[in-house]
Amino acid sequence: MTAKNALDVNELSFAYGSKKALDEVSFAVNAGECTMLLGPNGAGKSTLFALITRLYDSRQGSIKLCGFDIRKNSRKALAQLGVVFQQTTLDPDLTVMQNLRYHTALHGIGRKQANRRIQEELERFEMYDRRREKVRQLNGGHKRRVEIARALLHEPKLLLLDEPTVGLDVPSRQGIVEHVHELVKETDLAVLWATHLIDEIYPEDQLIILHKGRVMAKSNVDQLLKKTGASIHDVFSKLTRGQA
Ligand SMILES: Nc1ncnc2c1ncn2[C@@H]1O[C@H](COP(=O)(O)OP(=O)(O)OP(=O)(O)O)[C@@H](O)[C@H]1O
Repeated sequence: MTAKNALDVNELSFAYGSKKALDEVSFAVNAGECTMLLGPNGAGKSTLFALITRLYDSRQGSIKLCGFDIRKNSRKALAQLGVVFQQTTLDPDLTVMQNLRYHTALHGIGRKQANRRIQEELERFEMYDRRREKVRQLNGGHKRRVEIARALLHEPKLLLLDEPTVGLDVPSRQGIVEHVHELVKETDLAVLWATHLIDEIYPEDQLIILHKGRVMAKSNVDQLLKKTGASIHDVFSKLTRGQA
């Protein structure tokens, strides 16, 4: 672990009653990298995200964001974080702009800076021209772009994406996958992206395979493929046999 890590998860365990959902999970996410968290249904991805965002709490293991422990220094730790949950949290009856202004106000960002940041992020996701439309009028892919833009307004160091392309058609999914990978290349942002879709993973990504609450593999994708001589699909199937 180094000061460079946007996220450090160390020996983290969590159980729902007697049901173990995470079992001594350890990994790091670096600045300027997209780390794909690949796991079948029930692997523990959402539980991990709930712990990183402090919806749940665990006394077994630790989570640090940019070096700040989320239990001991939660305000500073959570300030480093942008999140897009599986379920949309935009207000459909407000415009794109109103939704984003609400977020900047929550983060105490002044009007002038808020307008600048909103323009920057909406332009990045090719949504600035749609800013006066009600969210209800946008298609699923465009709503997701607005949600990702919103999660970036306060300039977090780590962006968490919990299966952000679920329910989208192929072109919308591809658009989001490309936009996020471009974003990581252009900035020093660290991304942790939960998915069960292998085609969302790029060769330059970092990959963590989670299965039944345990980390089965963690590696740069390109290196993993060279080392095993297999496809991601084959590696994933082998490690999660009978569950994928
Ligand atoms: N509230 C809960 N109460 C009891 N068990 C739960 C609860 N939430 C999740 N679990 C169990 O914990 C394990 C991990 O679930 P989790 O939702 O974190 O997995 P996931 O990888 O996000 O799956 P999915 O892709 O289906 O969202 C599963 O076995 C699940 O059944």
